[in-house]
Amino acid sequence: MIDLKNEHIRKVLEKSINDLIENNKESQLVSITKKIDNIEAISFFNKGKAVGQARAFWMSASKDFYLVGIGSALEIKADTNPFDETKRKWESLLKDAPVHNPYSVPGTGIVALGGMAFDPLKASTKLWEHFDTSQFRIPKFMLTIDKEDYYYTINWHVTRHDKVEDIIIEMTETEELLLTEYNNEQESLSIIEKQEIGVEKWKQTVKRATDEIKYSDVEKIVLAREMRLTFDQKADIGSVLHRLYETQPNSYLFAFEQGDNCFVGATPERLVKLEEKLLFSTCLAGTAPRGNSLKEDEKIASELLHDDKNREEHEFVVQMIKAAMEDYCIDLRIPAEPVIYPLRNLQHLYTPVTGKLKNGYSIFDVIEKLHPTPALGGTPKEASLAFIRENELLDRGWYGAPFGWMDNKENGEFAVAIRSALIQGDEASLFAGCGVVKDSDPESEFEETNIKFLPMLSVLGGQD
Ligand SMILES: C=C(O[C@@H]1C=C(C(=O)O)C=C[C@H]1O)C(=O)O
Ligand SMILES: [Mg+2]
Repeated sequence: MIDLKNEHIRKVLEKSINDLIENNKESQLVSITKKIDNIEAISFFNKGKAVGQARAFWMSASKDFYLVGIGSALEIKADTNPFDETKRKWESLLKDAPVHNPYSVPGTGIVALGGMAFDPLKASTKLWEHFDTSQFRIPKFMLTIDKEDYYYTINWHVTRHDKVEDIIIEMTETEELLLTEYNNEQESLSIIEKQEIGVEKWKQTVKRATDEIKYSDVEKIVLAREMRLTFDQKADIGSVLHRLYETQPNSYLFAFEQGDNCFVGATPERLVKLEEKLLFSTCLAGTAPRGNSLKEDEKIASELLHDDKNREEHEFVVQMIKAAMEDYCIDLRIPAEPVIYPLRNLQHLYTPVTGKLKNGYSIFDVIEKLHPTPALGGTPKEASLAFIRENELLDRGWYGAPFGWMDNKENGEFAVAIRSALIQGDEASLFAGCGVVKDSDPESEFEETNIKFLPMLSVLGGQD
């Protein structure tokens, strides 16, 4: 019996190979999307491990959009100049690639998922050796969940020497594996060693930053620190994602696997979302804990809304994003006052930003313009970055940088990769930072970073 699904794929592949031979080209990316039955995103992710290929995960903060990538058809990597190189390579790749996708849904077809280093100019250490300065992966097999609809995309890097039959066999076998439900929650994960790196030095650096702010033009500097954990066994990433899903409301979930290493997190902070030219960004800065009762919680929220120091931290972000987006958008809307953005362990000041992207700009142009906002770098940008580069002990790697996806229809979304950890087998590094302004007190800022470790710490065998 002829399998009609395969018959379509066979024709697409045959045509691709013929075109390559005719045009004397070596290879091209071919993308095929179809609708499928319901499957759980984390199950698909777990199955990727059985398939033995690198995995990537994205869930929107509204929990109604998922991308799960297995394997790699192509990667776009850049060293020194992530933005220009990635843009150039992405555009040239899209120019030649046939896309067989009858759906206009964002995140179907060719999608590149990935992230980049917070600061390509900071000398990187061994900690992040498996992650490039910038790395975007076009998954070989990808699940897209958009509300109630499920899509499966195959992106294949076809070469003129390929045999159609071999590709079909690999595609069919992998699809059967990936599309069967599989949940295998790691029962327990225990921390056997916990080390907070350079605590006293970090507090001194906060003090030095406040001095710098008093005596120079710098107004805000974000300083981060690292916690290193050792577990009793290897951490299972699917289980970590599942626990983050259960415990962290209003947060994006993301993961990017590189061999035994995985960068994973649950961040509340949108950098930018672009959907059919509509642009959404977020100013998120200023922090307080949650209360133990509704009454206490409301009291803390109201104090946060009226606290000068936190309002100042927040306002630097608003002003910067406003100035940056004025050149790129029409119809820019930013409310005058922040509201509270509640999370499980803490609450933030939040100001949403919306606009319409002007013609001629891409999502990558926007993240280039925005990153780092004063929520993760400081104000002014260059001087605060120089301070961080020189004084921060930590190798931030991909922490605090844009992480997200873009598709071949000019949609995409990037979050700021905070509340995150680099998991390395049975060890992990967690990262947390805070915005230092003129009135910052090293002890209170230290406390603030402690709460910011909690989302990751609590799903990795630590206390909530
Ligand atoms: C730097 C982090 O968070 C950032 C700093 C904040 C602050 O100092 O108030 C709040 C939200 C984020 O913009 C982090 O979580 O690591
Ligand atoms: Mg703060």
